[in-house]
Amino acid sequence: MSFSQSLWQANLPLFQSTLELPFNQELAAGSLNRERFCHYMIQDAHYLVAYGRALAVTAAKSDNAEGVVQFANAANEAVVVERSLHDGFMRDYGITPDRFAATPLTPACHHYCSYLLATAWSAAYPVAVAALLPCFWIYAEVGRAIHARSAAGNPYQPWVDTYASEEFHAVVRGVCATVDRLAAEATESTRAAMHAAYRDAARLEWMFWDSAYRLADWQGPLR
Ligand SMILES: Cc1ncc(CO)c(N)n1
Repeated sequence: MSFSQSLWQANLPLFQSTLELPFNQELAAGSLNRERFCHYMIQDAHYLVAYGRALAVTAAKSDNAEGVVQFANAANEAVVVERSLHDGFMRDYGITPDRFAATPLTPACHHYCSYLLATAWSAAYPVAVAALLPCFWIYAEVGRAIHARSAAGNPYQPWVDTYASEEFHAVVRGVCATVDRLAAEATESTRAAMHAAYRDAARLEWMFWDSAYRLADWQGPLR
């Protein structure tokens, strides 16, 4: 089994649970309430900028030129997708740039962004890449699973299509190939750190959707 497959297999129950989250079930059925999707989208737009920064730092750490291109392109793409949320869903749902800018990161989003940025800045390149892999891979698989059973006329279809697309899946295969090469060249302790980083990020993906469904926010005096 490839190293990337071992990451996937080790976290399979968590992925199943991610697919079964009410947010994703209702996204597939097209019945997800608009307030929940808007909450998610605003947080995701914040997330995508932090993710883009983490990708750019990881690009700078790459041990070869291909990795610089691979992760710098992904950083660029994260910001392109962030902008398309503003020009697409946010405009359709009447979320102005001012409202977006005035909405702070929720605890789940703050946690995930902080984790990715801290790991990108402080961890060795193979571990930084492993922490970023769930962001690609889980979205690609959730996108495909939802695409396969998406309701006709689903208002969230453009979201589903982005992550189910062959272009996105090709990017995921490329990141898996990089992870496999890095794992093959790594020590056992680095491979263990890669497993831990992948799992941390996969757990934060679960939390991000769960938080959006619950419209979770800072409590009491922290608001
Ligand atoms: C939280 C999150 N993870 C991954 C992706 C995929 O880029 C996304 N848009 N949002």
